[in-house]
Amino acid sequence: MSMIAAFYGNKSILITGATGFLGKVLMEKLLRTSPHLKVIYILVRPKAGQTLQQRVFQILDSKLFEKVKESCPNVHEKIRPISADLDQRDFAMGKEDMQELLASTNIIFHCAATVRFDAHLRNAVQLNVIATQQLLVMASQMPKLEAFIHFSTAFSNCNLNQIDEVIYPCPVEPRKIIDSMEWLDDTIIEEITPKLIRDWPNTYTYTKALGEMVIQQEGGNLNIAIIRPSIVGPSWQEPFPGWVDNLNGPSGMIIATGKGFLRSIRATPMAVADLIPVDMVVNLTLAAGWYTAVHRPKSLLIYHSTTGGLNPCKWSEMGLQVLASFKKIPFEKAFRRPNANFTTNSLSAQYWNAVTHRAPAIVYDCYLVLTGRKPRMMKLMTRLLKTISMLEYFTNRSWEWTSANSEMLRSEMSPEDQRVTVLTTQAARNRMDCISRYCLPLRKSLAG
Ligand SMILES: CCCCCCCCCCCCCCCCCC(=O)SCCNC(=O)CCNC(=O)[C@H](O)C(C)(C)COP(=O)(O)OP(=O)(O)OC[C@H]1O[C@@H](n2cnc3c(N)ncnc32)[C@H](O)[C@@H]1OP(=O)(O)O
Ligand SMILES: NC(=O)C1=CN([C@@H]2O[C@H](COP(=O)(O)OP(=O)(O)OC[C@H]3O[C@@H](n4cnc5c(N)ncnc54)[C@H](OP(=O)(O)O)[C@@H]3O)[C@@H](O)[C@H]2O)C=CC1
Repeated sequence: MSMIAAFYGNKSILITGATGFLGKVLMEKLLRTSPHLKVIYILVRPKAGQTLQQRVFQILDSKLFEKVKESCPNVHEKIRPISADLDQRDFAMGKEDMQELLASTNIIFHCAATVRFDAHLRNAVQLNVIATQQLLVMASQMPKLEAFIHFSTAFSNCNLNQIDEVIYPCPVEPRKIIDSMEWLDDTIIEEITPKLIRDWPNTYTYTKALGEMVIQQEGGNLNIAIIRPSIVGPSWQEPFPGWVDNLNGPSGMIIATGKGFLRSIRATPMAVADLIPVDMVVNLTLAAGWYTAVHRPKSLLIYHSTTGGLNPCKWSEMGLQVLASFKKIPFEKAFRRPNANFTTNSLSAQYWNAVTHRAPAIVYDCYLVLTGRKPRMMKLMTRLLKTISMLEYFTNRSWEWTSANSEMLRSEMSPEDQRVTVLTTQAARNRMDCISRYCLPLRKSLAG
């Protein structure tokens, strides 16, 4: 029997961000492999027109949970949704809910975040820094808490090239940033954002770095671990190959390539595309939760969930694989035949944008107008080009992440866990397999 799975049996687990991409896969794996766990509390923010229960049922009705429901038909009884908005003081939670959480929680997985690169600094600080701080305060009042697992990103220090499993200080203390958000108005914040974030490319990566500092400074005696995944993609194996339900990171770009919208992207072909399948990130997370609770390491440990260090995959390889995959199984109703190239300098990128993106969009929109339909291609292209420009920072650089803690974790696992739990370092050996899986879900679950 897996020691890790057995460890989570009988536990009360709190997950923030359980309605998100990673949170859902984490919840699924916990329910599937540790069916005897006591309860999973999930903090869910209310959404217009949907009750909490409806949100949960919608998630459980998705294909992701099919396997769990086969083995555990009463799965919904294990999930206890709690209304909470992490942007609000005390998460706007009811008193009774708060009491129950404080009294019962054994393990916290903190996934909730804003992952938008263009988030206003105030919003990003609120969710990625202040909410983390508030959750730490709650955690410090939980007598049964055994481990607090925080999700950061491998790019929280993307202003460096070589990144170790340590917390690097930010130039301005998080406390000062939090204080300034209280009295500065939105316009001033927007004006000073570039000066504050300095060599970070966006507010997301910057506030994730601040969030790590808050964990280090205010974690007190809690048993904490930080997971730093790189670019999280569709599942490799679990619960089935190729599950994804969003267009973040490369997924949207791959669809745009398959549909024939995206023909050129500014990327360095030899730069490393550090993609990690979501199930491997979840495996590492659960193993880290087990290790943190059982072995109680003296200091906070950071685990890189990356693939490039062992067997790097380059953007050029990824591009070839994507195109080969769409050649084999093309999208229906594509705009053009999929064909894309990488350019390295901004002048040629501008040329290709004009020739292969904007010009065909204008021609197509004219055709739509002439045939009495609403033009839409230019709008779509403008959005696509905006997204590309935000991703360019990541497609033109390579980073080296060390992974000593992830390797140590693997060596501490039982032989059975080593057999069933594929962690990050092994992922790299299966990279081509992973990349081809990347295209699979985009056809299956998103292509419509
Ligand atoms: C040979 C070529 C091969 C291809 C290679 C590809 C290479 C790509 C490289 C990617 C590198 C990625 C690096 C990421 C590294 C950081 C990882 C993390 O830690 S962080 C974790 C990762 N975090 C991230 O990745 C976040 C990055 N993304 C963002 O921050 C924002 O999306 C944005 C600012 C870029 C655009 O904002 P905005 O313009 O406001 O647009 P919204 O987003 O609000 O979407 C509006 C609507 O459009 C819809 N739609 C979108 N895309 C597509 C599509 N392709 N199609 C169709 N539809 C699409 C969307 O569903 C929505 O619909 P609805 O709901 O309205 O109906
Ligand atoms: N995906 C990736 O490539 C990577 C992700 N990460 C990290 O992993 C974690 C999870 O990311 P991912 O699953 O992709 O992100 P998603 O955007 O898919 O999920 C974010 C989650 O946070 C919740 N959330 C956002 N705002 C609030 C709020 N005010 N109150 C309550 N809940 C809120 C969302 O709820 P709702 O459903 O209501 O919107 C959702 O459940 C993040 O910490 C991210 O930084 C790190 C590296 C890469």
